[in-house]
Amino acid sequence: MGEFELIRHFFAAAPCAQGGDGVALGIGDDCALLELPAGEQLAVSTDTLVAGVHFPAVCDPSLLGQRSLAVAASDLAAMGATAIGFTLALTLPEVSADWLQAYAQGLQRMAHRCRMSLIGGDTTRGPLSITVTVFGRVPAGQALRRDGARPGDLLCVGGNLGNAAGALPLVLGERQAPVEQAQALLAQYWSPMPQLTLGQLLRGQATAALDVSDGLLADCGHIARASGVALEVNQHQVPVSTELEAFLGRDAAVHAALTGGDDYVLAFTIPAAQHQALQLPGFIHVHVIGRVLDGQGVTLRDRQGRDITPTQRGYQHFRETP
Ligand SMILES: Nc1ncnc2c1ncn2[C@@H]1O[C@H](COP(=O)(O)OP(=O)(O)O)[C@@H](O)[C@H]1O
Ligand SMILES: Cc1ncc(C[n+]2csc(CCOP(=O)(O)OP(=O)(O)O)c2C)c(N)n1
Ligand SMILES: [Mg+2]
Repeated sequence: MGEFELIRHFFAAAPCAQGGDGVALGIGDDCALLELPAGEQLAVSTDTLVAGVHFPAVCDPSLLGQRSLAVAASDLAAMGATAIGFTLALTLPEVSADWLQAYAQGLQRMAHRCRMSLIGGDTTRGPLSITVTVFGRVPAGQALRRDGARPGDLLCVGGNLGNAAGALPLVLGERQAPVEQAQALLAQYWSPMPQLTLGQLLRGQATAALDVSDGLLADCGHIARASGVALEVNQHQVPVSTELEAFLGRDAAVHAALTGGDDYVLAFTIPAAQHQALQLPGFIHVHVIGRVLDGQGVTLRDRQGRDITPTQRGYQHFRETP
């Protein structure tokens, strides 16, 4: 099977590639064409997933399909954007119809859940890597940026943290866990659900937001720096699932939640009054985990208010010391 047959068969024919809201022209020409309603801005973000770095080289391709779109779409959620579509740049060592079929199925599942159209891409031969670029729309001036946090705001997260980091030894086949624990942790690693609804509800409410990918403390550092404020995180308020705590024990579970990354849960700052007035659907659980202060940097505090900030705060490519 050649490049063009592969594209046609596995991607252009997928239900998610048949167009949708905001897509004037999809797969097949030199560019896709997107349509934006008047008064809206285009939100764009790209993420690359590399075998052996972001996912194990040997894994279920349908799970990889889900994950590769989910982690990219999460950036749209973090901006409060509504998803429109995505491009897929796929580098494959070889063509396996079974692999591609399963990958495209997983991709389709996540595209359906996020209501996104596949609008184009690129297919090349080489070591397995996947780049997804996502496009969304947001009312002009209302995107949730990282630079608006103000002293006095509360710091919140949109759900439990640490499950995906806790799943890593299971994903790598280094450990086993009882089935209920394994299911909860693996679901968050393989199929994090981009918090698009939460992001949209936070427009005009949150003062800053991002999605936690590198680790809570590391990513809070991005808000602190961009906003020119200090962030204080109360360790005992950081939400961890019962499954993660049962699997790792309390201390390691909290450590995973603070620094593990791969969460794709929103972290945001919001004035207290706005937080109280938030009307959220039942499936979204927002937790207050700290506050914004004058100053700079991120401080982690224990129940007694002592500074227990760890030196390593999250994942970084090219870090010199592990
Ligand atoms: N090679 C690059 N060239 C230009 N901009 C980049 C490059 N790599 C990352 N960025 C930008 O740097 C910022 C931080 O990137 P990253 O930490 O990957 O964000 P995220 O966690 O939201 O994916 C983003 O605005 C991203 O677009
Ligand atoms: C097999 C495997 N090993 C390790 C990890 C952990 N990991 C790899 S990259 C990363 C951080 C997120 O990746 P990055 O490329 O920084 O994403 P972005 O912040 O751009 O969304 C983490 C936690 C993983 N996801 N899978
Ligand atoms: Mg990125």
